[in-house]
Amino acid sequence: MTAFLPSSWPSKSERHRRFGSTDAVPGRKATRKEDMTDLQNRRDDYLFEIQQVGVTAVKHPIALRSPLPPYHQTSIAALELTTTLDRSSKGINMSRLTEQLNAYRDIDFVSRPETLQIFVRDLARSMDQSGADVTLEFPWFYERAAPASGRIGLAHSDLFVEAVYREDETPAFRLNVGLTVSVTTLCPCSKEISEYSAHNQRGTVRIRAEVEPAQLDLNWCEVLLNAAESNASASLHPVLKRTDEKAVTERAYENPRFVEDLARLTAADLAECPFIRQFTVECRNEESIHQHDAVARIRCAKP
Ligand SMILES: Nc1nc2c(ncn2[C@@H]2O[C@H](COP(=O)(O)OP(=O)(O)OP(=O)(O)O)[C@@H](O)[C@H]2O)c(=O)[nH]1
Repeated sequence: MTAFLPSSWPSKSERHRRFGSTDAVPGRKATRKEDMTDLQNRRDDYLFEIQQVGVTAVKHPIALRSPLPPYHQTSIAALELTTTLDRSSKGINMSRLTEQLNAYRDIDFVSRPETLQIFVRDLARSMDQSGADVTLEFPWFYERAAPASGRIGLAHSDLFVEAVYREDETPAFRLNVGLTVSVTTLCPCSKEISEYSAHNQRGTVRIRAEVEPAQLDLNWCEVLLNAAESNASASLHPVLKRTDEKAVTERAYENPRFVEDLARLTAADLAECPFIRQFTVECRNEESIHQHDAVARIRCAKP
């Protein structure tokens, strides 16, 4: 091990010099913003319009009111903020995207979708463009009681919210919501053909739905969660005692599901949701008897 003697070391600035830092050279280019070239706003024919340009993989804290306890949560969202860009503009003023996000820092986009409508429209206007898109993905936590003992722990799923604004389309504003949750699926075929037991696995249900903003149930995340979990062989639980383990094992055996069954049953619940215009449901099973996954997708639009 190397002994260290800070008292005999050079100062921090001397250390930086020794490790390669140099003084700034006197520059010839402008240092004041008003004297700098605004390359982004240079007009010409740039061959293509761009449907989406902006920033992605932005991490930001968000506040949300949850329909399930804990009722007030802060989560970390991964965001994408983009606008359209017309053919005659070289680039967007990218700093305005995160500048606007900071201005909306404490707003609950999840239970106040009308705020997201204003946010996405303002994004387009701030860039002097006709369209903008915003997506947020973040973990949502909720208390989950074990089925027999009632012991509580925190479970989670991932929520998705997307707002799209196109000034020249009707409607100008579209809102998509989504949820991804893990469940248990038990194979009906395996149950049918085996003398005893049946293989089961962890499945993932991924829902994306275009919703009617004016009719949106503010507890939409609970509605989507229920559509996925209530149709699976069993739900996942953070805390399970022996009595609970028996309950979830037997529940799964009583409710065997192919990946197709789970997709169709979830789709049926979504089709009954009054606020959903169209949706995609994807079920994926990490097969316990294969190295590959089984997958089923349903896309459905209401007439
Ligand atoms: N358009 C564009 N901007 C980029 C790109 N990569 C980085 N930038 C960022 O753009 C920033 C400048 O942002 P702008 O919003 O144009 O800055 P500005 O013109 O001083 O800001 P305003 O006062 O809002 O007009 C730079 O600091 C870069 O970080 C890119 O590929 N395209």
